[in-house]
Order: sequence, then structure tokens, then C-alpha cells
Amino acid sequence: MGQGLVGAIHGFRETEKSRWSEASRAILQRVQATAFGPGQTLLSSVHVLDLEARGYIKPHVDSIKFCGTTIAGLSLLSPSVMRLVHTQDPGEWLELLLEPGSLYILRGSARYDFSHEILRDEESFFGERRIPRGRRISVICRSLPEGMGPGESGQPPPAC
Ligand SMILES: O=C(O)CCC(=O)C(=O)O
Ligand SMILES: [Fe+2]
Repeated sequence: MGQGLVGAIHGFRETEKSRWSEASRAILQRVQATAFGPGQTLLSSVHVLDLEARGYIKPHVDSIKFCGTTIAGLSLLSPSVMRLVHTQDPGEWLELLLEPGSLYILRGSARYDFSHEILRDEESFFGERRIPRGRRISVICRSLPEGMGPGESGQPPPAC
């Protein structure tokens, strides 16, 4: 999100959402109970990213100005491959197959020491397995940066 992400996402639209139906709230509460500790405060709105079939996200580390220690993303519609690459040692990398309905959690080293990206359709392989990309929607919850009160989180930039 924020400065670091300008230009990183291609073929998308996005929104920050804070009002949800009761059914969606129940799901978000499960996500939040799973991914965040009781002492963690979340950004007041949830980031929804709608990536078209040809859309992709270039490697980046979410800005520490706008995001705290934990990023949790629910993937919907098309499966996709997320690649994590160590920022100091590009030989150290791993890939996650993000099935629709799956939740990933980036925290600790995965949050700070590795970039993350969503592979474009032409490069969308999980090992040998081709993962054709369609439209993908992700619902992303983030913790507040350290030292930032909930009152200061009212206007985060459109993407962290
Ligand atoms: O779509 C996702 O799951 C990740 C999006 C992302 O990396 C970001 O918005 O910073
Ligand atoms: Fe990100």
C-alpha cells in the first residue's frame, strides 16, 4: 500500500470498505480472529482489490508507514500464485498457491524481509502446474502501524 505500491499493481480496481453485511462481517471476524492477536488494532477499513484476468502485482513490501506487522488476505474467484522473494537474498524464495476461499497471513519475516507479488497469467505456474488466471478478488486486512492510534487511521491511502 501507499507510495511503495504506486505502479506495482496492473489491471485492477480497488476500494476501502468499512460497512459490510452481517454475513460478510461474520467471515471477516473469522479472518481477524485467525490472523490477528487480541492486542492488535486493525486499519479501520478493509482493502478490496479486484484484479482482472490479465492483472498482476509486481514485487513489493507493503509500506511500514501505512501497515503494521500483519497482512491477511482472503482470495476469491480465480486461483493465483503469490511469490515471496527475500529482499537481501533473491535466491531465497517461495510460492503460495492461493486457492479461492484460502487465507494467507504475512507477518514477521514474511512481512518485512520478503517482497510479495501475484504472478501474471503467462507466468502463473505453481511448480510445474499451470494455474490459469481469471478475475481475482482479494479482501485484505492489515494491522495498524506501531504507534498509530485508531483515530489516525481514518484516511489511509487507497492501497498500502
Ligand atoms: O491481492 C493480494 O492478495 C495482495 C495485494 C497486495 O499485495 C497489496 O495490496 O499490497
Ligand atoms: Fe502488498
